[in-house]
Amino acid sequence: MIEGINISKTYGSKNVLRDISVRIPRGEFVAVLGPNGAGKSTLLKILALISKPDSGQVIIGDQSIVNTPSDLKRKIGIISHSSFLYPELTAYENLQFYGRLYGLDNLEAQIIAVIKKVGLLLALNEQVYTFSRGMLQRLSIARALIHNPEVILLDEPFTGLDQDGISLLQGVLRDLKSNHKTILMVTHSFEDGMNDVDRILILNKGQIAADFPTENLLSEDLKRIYHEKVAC
Ligand SMILES: Nc1ncnc2c1ncn2[C@@H]1O[C@H](COP(=O)(O)OP(=O)(O)OP(=O)(O)O)[C@@H](O)[C@H]1O
Repeated sequence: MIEGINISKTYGSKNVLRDISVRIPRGEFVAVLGPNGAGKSTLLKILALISKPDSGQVIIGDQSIVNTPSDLKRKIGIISHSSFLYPELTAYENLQFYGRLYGLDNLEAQIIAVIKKVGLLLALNEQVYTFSRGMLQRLSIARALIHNPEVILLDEPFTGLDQDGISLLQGVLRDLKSNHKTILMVTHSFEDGMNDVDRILILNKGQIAADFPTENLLSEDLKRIYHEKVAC
């Protein structure tokens, strides 16, 4: 479970998030849609404990960040525009670094398992600066999942992936969902990864303009609701 309660954030004089509350129960997969500048990435960074809100609170599991932020960070895996990878290190060394940071046991086996999951076994010992954009994206998925987090936060994860990468990520998301992980994905796409989404939030001008389940929702209905909500 992850929850943001009455979150507000300003940058200079700009109110980027205006008293937003969002709760994602364990095992739910939520997609956040909204126009450029709506505040989607800001919300994700605050929930990921990367950025601090001006006011409001984040709760993960049953713990508030006020008490134990570093323990709570272990419960989160984030896939965002920053890969958080070290270009001079190999894929293996990057995953080893993060695995040690999280104090994982039996690390080598876990690295091999996660690298296979993202289809990069043959590049395991290559330095990351030689990787293509798609390979970097795959490795950052592995980096985000190495510690088996409870909550996975994704910021436009399909950007930069080719068709194989898209299918792979869709499989990873399906897997995470079947393991009852809590997932929040910021996206611009009405299609990629949407098959497994349970609920959609539409963010507009720093506020939640709509929050609805995807059950029985047709793609054209979603597009209509989206355009209605962001037009106002
Ligand atoms: N670190 C920052 N400093 C100043 N302004 C920022 C910062 N981060 C974001 N902003 C501003 O806050 C607003 C919301 O940005 P945010 O990235 O959260 O929007 P978004 O909905 O994710 O947009 P996009 O779809 O374009 O990624 C934008 O006007 C942006 O310029």
